[in-house]
Amino acid sequence: MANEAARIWVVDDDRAVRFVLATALREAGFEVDGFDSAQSALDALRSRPAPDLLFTDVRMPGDDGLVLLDKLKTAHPRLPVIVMSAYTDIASTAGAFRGGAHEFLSKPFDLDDAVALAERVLPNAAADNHASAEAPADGAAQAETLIGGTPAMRALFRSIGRLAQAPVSVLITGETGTGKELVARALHRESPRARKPFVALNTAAIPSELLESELFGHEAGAFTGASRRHIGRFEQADGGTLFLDEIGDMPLPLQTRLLRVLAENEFFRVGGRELIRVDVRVIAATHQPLESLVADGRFRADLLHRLDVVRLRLPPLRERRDDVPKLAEVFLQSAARKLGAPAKRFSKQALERLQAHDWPGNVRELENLCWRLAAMAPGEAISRADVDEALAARPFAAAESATAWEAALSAWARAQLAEGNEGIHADARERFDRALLEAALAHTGGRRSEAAVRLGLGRNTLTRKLGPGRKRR
Ligand SMILES: Nc1ncnc2c1ncn2[C@@H]1O[C@H](COP(=O)(O)OP(=O)(O)OP(=O)(O)O)[C@@H](O)[C@H]1O
Repeated sequence: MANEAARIWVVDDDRAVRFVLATALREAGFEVDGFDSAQSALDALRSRPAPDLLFTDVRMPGDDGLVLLDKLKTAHPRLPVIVMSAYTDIASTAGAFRGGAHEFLSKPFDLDDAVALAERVLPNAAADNHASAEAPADGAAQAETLIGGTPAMRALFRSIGRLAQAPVSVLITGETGTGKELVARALHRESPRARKPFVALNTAAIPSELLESELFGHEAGAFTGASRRHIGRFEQADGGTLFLDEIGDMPLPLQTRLLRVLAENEFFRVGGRELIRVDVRVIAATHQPLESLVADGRFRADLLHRLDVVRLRLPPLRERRDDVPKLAEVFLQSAARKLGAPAKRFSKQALERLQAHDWPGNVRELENLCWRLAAMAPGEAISRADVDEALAARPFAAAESATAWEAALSAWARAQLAEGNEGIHADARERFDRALLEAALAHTGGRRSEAAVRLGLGRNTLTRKLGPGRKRR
């Protein structure tokens, strides 16, 4: 039966949050409008019917989200409102929501969680045409599940179970794409801290001059461009877990500061005078041999000892080939479901071919390949030749990938224009630069000179482009 899509409004002054949330909700079949302030949403309410659900940020210039909530409760008492709030805001604002039928979404949030929440509030309300892709929330659960039946993975799961309960620091080592972040999330999820935030920071993806304020926050006016107070990842993760990915890329002076904070559990924000006390469990990860970085004088031995109370090594996929078929089948099904493509399955020969591959990009490479097969392979059964072809078409050399990102860019631009945003060229260019720079830095293990060469840019140009405001997650 064709039903009409439920309408959702997203109110947030942060254009990026508005965009990604609106896109995810639209993909789930909702009709979405974005507003950059409480006032613009209230203005719209005068000329348009109220939406079925409204997401709002708390901190915004002008009226904040709480004022908006207050006004909405008077004018539209039955309108459900989901308040998106940085974790650190929640304690101070919780009282305002008591008694209301409203929900919290603590920032930074997972898009799948946000969509699942909307679906809970508005069951059966997404438009039929989009909703046919079956239970999207299922995909979110799957992405969190660690798959593995080989002895190495079983041993790892046992360690996760044991370590999750102990508040010790854990160092996760393994090649790129082996699942280090997934393991860190599992350690958090199984721990007594599970209800508190899991906050991830990729040290290699953030320019070193911004890393300190990203970790510890800064006060307004702490440096040029710091117009507002910024709450760092340590504070965001209070009570929970902070995952520091690519820890080997952390500059030495910051290593010293991190060591002190780990010992004392307190710090000052950059430019701040208030001593901030936190209770954070740190899980670090690296694909580099930290011992040799210590020998080269690039990593502090005492920091290594503090982080490396327990070490978990994630084996590369080629050392656990028996896990390949199960992983491939799960990824293929989930990709088909998310793409809304018909279900497919692997032939026996296709699975054998996958098992024989060496997977330099590990599980991530396998996952990407399955997405490609779900989208491209012609038949319902995937043959060995399909796998050969997909393996030969390296993701970034393949013509279809080149056109895929152009199509995505075009969709993004249309969505921005539909939202009434102006000056989107600058925003798009920034995102384009960021994608290229991060890919190059990830490829070169954070080495800027090499990244500049690979991109065909001068080193100074690269440094300038890396300037303020580059964040990955
Ligand atoms: N055992 C597993 N079961 C299911 N999915 C997995 C598994 N291991 C990894 N993945 C998936 O593979 C992708 C890469 O995993 P993840 O980001 O955790 O790797 P990583 O080691 O942290 O990579 P990097 O070092 O590049 O940051 C993710 O999409 C993750 O969900």
